[in-house]
Amino acid sequence: MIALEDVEVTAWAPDPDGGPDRVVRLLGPVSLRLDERRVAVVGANGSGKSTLARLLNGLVLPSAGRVSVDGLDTADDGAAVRRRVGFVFTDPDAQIVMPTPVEDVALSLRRTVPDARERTARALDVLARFGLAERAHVPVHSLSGGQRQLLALAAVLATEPAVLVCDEPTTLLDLRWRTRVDDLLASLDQQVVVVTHDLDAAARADRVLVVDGGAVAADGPPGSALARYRELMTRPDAAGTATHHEARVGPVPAPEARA
Ligand SMILES: Nc1ncnc2c1ncn2[C@@H]1O[C@H](COP(=O)(O)OP(=O)(O)OP(=O)(O)O)[C@@H](O)[C@H]1O
Repeated sequence: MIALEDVEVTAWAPDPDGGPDRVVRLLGPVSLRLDERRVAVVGANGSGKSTLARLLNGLVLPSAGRVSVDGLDTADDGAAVRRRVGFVFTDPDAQIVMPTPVEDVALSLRRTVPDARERTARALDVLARFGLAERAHVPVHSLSGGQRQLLALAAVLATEPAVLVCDEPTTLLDLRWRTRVDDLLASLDQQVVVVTHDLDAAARADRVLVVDGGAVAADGPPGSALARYRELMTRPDAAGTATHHEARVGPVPAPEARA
């Protein structure tokens, strides 16, 4: 169970008028409990979706309030939270670090499988499960974008996290690969939280959160939440959504350290 209690995220940002840096609110206040198996997060560019996603595994820490996963506070128990919550980025190149797929998956297993030979065998099993057995030893840069995203997912799922958070995992993929990754995510036993601009994918979730201007503007089953999202996106000032929350900054307490 993921819980956000009165969470706010603030950061220092340059003043567009050339004055001193100022504190802006990126998200919040937000209180949520997420226990559905499939949760989709939608919203305009710059609305705060990634900030929300990154809170869930401690990549971003709240400036106020508390985020917990199975009772573990992301601020106090970051390492334990990250063992429970895997995170997949939009661009697989942001997370693939080793020269070949087998080495990359093996790297994920370094803590859980101490023996190197066993680790390689396990990594090969994982790659086979993800349809990448034939590509296990090729240079990573020779994989297609879709294969690289599959590899990034395989490397994260190799450690069997209880929750998978994906930040626009299909944005860079063509339709064929998007379908393949969506189907893979749908087949997982894990709880999956996906940030997406793909409303067809969001429609298959159990619950949809609509983020707008740093706040959760709608939260519920896909039918009603996505209808609200469409409404928000067609309102006359929709293009200004990304800056709404910056306009709300006034009374936010300053973070102690600069982000
Ligand atoms: N560390 C930071 N300092 C200042 N501003 C930030 C910081 N991180 C994010 N922002 C701003 O906060 C807002 C929300 O960013 P976020 O990445 O969460 O949006 P998003 O909904 O994921 O956008 P997109 O769909 O474009 O990826 C944006 O205006 C972004 O520029």
